[in-house]
Amino acid sequence: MPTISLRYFRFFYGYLGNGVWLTLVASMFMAVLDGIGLTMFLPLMQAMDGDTSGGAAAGAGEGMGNMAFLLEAIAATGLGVNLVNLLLIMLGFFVLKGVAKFASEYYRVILRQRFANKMRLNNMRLLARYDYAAFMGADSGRIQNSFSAEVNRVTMAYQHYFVMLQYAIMLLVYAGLASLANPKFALMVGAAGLLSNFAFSKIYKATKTASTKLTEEMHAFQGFLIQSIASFKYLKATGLINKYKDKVEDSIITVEGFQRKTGTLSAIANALREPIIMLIVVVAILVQVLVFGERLGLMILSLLFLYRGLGSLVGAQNAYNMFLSQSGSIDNIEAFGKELTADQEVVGSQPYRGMTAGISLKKLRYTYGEGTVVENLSFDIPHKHTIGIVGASGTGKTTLVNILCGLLKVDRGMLTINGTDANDLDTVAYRAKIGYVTQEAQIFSDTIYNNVSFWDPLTDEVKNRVHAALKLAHADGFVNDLNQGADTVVGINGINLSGGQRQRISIARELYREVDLLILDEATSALDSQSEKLIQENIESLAGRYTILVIAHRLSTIRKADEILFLHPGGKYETGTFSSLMASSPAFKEMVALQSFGNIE
Ligand SMILES: Nc1ncnc2c1ncn2[C@@H]1O[C@H](COP(=O)(O)OP(=O)(O)OP(=O)(O)O)[C@@H](O)[C@H]1O
Repeated sequence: MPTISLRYFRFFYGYLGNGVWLTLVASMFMAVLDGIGLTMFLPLMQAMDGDTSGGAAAGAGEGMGNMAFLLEAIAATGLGVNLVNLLLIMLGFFVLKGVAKFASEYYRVILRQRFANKMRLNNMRLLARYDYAAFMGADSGRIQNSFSAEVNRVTMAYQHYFVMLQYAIMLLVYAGLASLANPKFALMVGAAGLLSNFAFSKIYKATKTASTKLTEEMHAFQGFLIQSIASFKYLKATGLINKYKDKVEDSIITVEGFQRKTGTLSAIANALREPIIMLIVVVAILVQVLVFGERLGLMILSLLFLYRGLGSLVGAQNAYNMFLSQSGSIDNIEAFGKELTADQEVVGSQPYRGMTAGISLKKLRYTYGEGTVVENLSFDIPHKHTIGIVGASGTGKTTLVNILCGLLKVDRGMLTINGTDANDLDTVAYRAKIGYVTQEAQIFSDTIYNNVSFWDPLTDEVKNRVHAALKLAHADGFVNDLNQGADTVVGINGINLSGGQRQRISIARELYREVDLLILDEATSALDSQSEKLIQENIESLAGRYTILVIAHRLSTIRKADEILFLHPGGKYETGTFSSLMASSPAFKEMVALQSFGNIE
């Protein structure tokens, strides 16, 4: 057999534990029972040849080598070694073999399901805790592919791996039985069988390489797919979808090429196996008979076992090749799991018990590689205050919000929440109390109820809370006009809703959640001025109930903020109220003037 990497066994064992041994032990039983059943053939033939009356035992041991003890055992039980008994015993062993086969295969199927589920759950758990900074540099195609197609391929690899082990065990058992029957003959065939594996090593290597490349190309393909779905409207409206389709087509053709390659290699290996094995058997028989002058009769039982054993060898090699063609996915899943594990978010242990004192930024610094975005920033966000964050594009507003959510860790300085260093705080619990409304509304393909309550069980109380939130987000009007009201399913990304309606639903979700900190990141930019005004009024009515951060290009939105953080390029900043900045900051005044939203002074 080719060298089977223990690494893969460890990988499967890591997921399934001792369950894997059970299938292997069942395989062994299967082979032993089959072997004993087969052994009965020889005395049977001899019994049929001559004495059918019950005296077969006399010459029946000949040709059985060390297996003759079985006949002695039968005779010792008091059962006559005759045709009927031998047939019944043989039948009994094959029935038992059937039971062992069922147990082995049934358990393997159960383990396969358990394996796939564990892998998916494990990946999901790791993804949920994946560090955001690492995520920003991750390949979305790879993530998607590793969660879907790759899990299936690894499950298939598992199946082939254990079928291979099952055959390998059967091979060993048959080889052992063949050696008992005729050691010299068995050794000769076994040695030649081992040598024949070298003939396949090149095919195995090529299969493995093609499998790894197939996995990489699948990542790229999934990446293209995700982007084409995310940008479907744009691609369609601009006709760029055809150009994009050509790009995806290239990827599909490359994937197909690798699949064809692994298939061809498999076909070559499969086709070569039996002729090679038969060649070995033929040569071994000829050598035994012509060179060593042995009688064919002495080889029969050994040959029977070897034939079974060689069948197992073919099965094991086929399974191994199939396994190799999918093993690239195991390497990927392993590496993917390790990367996710290495980049798990570090969360502090100090419990978060709701916002009390507010948030404080002390001499913060944040850089992306060489580019400094935040430099020496000190700023307080007192509890229940409304803070406006403004600045030209690229001045770091989103980066700052990411820091405030605990998604990005600062290079220098300190972020405290209720006086606790964010590094020590249970940021997962803290984030559960953050409401975040972004310019791109986050809508899920489900009912409006579920979009707002985020799948809370729909009790009357939940429904009432959803409707109250919809009202506050000025969404109740259009929702009530829908045929199925809040039971309406909104389609992929809320495609059945207008941009402003999507935005209002996503605002309602955050209001429903009863958060401590509400972040509105260009939240009303998709709305018409009438809706914006109404939501603006609603949000202003929330002032003093939540701590609110408003990031806005439209400065009218933050006019009533308790304080404004005005960011400049390169990490510089100014702070003040709207009117104090108007008085102290020419840049702010100019920005306001450019937006010319009426007489503000
Ligand atoms: N993941 C990243 N890696 C490297 N640089 C980044 C990354 N994200 C943002 N930047 C850079 O950091 C700077 C600040 O970006 P940020 O998105 O925080 O600005 P912003 O004020 O929110 O911009 P906008 O108003 O256009 O949304 C920009 O120069 C941007 O190119």
